[in-house]
This record gives sequence, structure tokens and C-alpha cells, in this order.
Amino acid sequence: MAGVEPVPGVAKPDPILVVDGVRRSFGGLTAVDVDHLEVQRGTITALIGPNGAGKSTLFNLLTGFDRVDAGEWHFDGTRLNGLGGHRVARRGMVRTFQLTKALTRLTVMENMLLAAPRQTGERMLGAFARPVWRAQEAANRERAEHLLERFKLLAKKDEMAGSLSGGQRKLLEMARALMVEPSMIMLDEPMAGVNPALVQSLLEHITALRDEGRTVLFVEHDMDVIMGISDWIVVLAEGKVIAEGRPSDIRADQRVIDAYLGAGHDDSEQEPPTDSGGSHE
Ligand SMILES: Nc1ncnc2c1ncn2[C@@H]1O[C@H](COP(=O)(O)OP(=O)(O)OP(=O)(O)O)[C@@H](O)[C@H]1O
Repeated sequence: MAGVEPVPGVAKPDPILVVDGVRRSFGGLTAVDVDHLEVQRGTITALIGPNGAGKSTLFNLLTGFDRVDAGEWHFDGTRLNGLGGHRVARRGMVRTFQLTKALTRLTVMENMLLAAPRQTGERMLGAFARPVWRAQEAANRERAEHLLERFKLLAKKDEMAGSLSGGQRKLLEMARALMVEPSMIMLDEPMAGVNPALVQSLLEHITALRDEGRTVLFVEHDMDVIMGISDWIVVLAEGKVIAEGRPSDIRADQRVIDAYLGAGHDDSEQEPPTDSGGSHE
């Protein structure tokens, strides 16, 4: 990212995701209004902003879980408008979801297998297709075991996902997402509800995703986490990108300080609110 100017909408040398004019309103409220945004391939990019800034809505739009009112976006050169979540994931962009109630009643391994790519034999379960299908299932199971081992969940594979701790659930969410071998992974508040003892391990997993060549885009409130692992930070406020840059740029950006803390804020005071209760930038 050397030489990239820290200004909203700036072009990146090798963007994997390019967003243009993406807008979404709910009634009279404009939740997302992004003129132009590029995410550089192979980086950890944080998407931050105050509550209600539009971060989750933007995630939902880009990954096919909500519909834009206007605009378009390209992933690795392919226009993604109108594609549902499964199709977006098959193209290599996948997001994590908090484990829903239904998923907590399945075992850890069942969760992994449900996240596997659709089986090609699934729709034609004739005797002829069955061996192919079985081979795919075996391959999925093997991949799931490798991932569970990597995320230190293999010993839990037959336990209900609902019995996992907050941090282990976050690890399972990441492991599930990797079942489709994504080139880009989008993490929704990966540190929320995580015991401080597990935070370091989660950070290492996120860094490892980048180091193996994947692009990571994550929404997070914890400023220590954001400043510590991000290569680039994008700041949303009232649906718009109001700033982007390296952690050092963002820390010093008056618009960011204003967006988080409001007018009339005394500089000697607090930092942005977080979930962690720790000290912040
Ligand atoms: N389905 C919906 N129907 C109506 N309003 C919505 C809907 N989803 C989001 N909004 C509104 O859109 C705005 C953006 O919400 P969004 O959840 O995207 O913000 P956020 O930045 O993710 O916030 P937080 O950090 O609190 O999760 C908010 O004002 C929210 O109330």
C-alpha cells in the first residue's frame, strides 16, 4: 500500500473488490451511500464507524444477503449484482455469520459439512452419481478435519456447537467460512463476546489468513484490535466513507475523531466506545 493516498475512494494498486455508487435506504433513512471504495488484495482491511454507520448493511449488500437500491460492485473483475449469498461464496467471497440457534443444535462437524460447497451429485442422486457424491463427501470431511485441527476444535467435533465458548464459536465461524476456500473472507465483529484470553489467538488466525494470501475485510469495534492488525482502515459514518488510510493516518484524522466522539468533545477525554472494556487508541 506504499504510496496510496489516505483519501476516501482512493484507487488501490490491485483491488480485489471495487464498489461503485452502492446505496441502500430503509424508509427515509439512507443506511449506505458509498460512492467508490476499493479493497486491496491480500490485505487486512478494517471497516469501522459509529453504531448505525451502515457497516453491517454494507456487508449484507456486498455478499448478496440484501439488495442495493443503486450501484454495482465487482469482485475479482466479476460483477456481483443480483447474485445470492451462495453464488457470491462460490466465486470466492465469503462472510462469517454469528451461529444461529439452529446451528448451535448441530455438532461442530455437522456445521462444517453444511458449509461445504454444494455437492455436484446432490441433484441427481441416481445410482450412477452416488460414488462421485461419496467421494466428495469424504473430501469435505477430510477438509473439515484439517480446518478443525487448525482452529483447535478437532476434539470438539462431535459436540453441539451450542456448547462452545464465545471465542470457540468465533473460531468455528472462521473454520466454516474456509470450507469454500475463499480468496476473500469478511468477518463480522470477530472479537465480540470473546474472552480476553482468546483474543490473541484469534488475532493470529486472522493474520494467518492474510499471510496465506487471502484478503480479509472485517467489522470491529475494539480499537486495539483494529489498530493492531489492520493494513488499511475504512471509516463509515452515516453510510458514507468519510476517511480511509493506514492506522497511523486514521488515528490522526479529525473527521474520524469527530464522527466517533461528536462535536464539542474534549480531546483529553475518552476514546471510541468498544465491547472489550480494555484500553484504546
Ligand atoms: N432491515 C432494516 N430495516 C430498517 N432499518 C435498518 C435495517 N437494517 C439496518 N437499518 C438501519 O440502517 C442503519 C445502518 O445500520 P447498520 O446495522 O448497517 O449499522 P452498523 O454500522 O452495522 O451498526 P452497529 O455498529 O451498531 O452494528 C441504522 O440506522 C439501522 O437502524
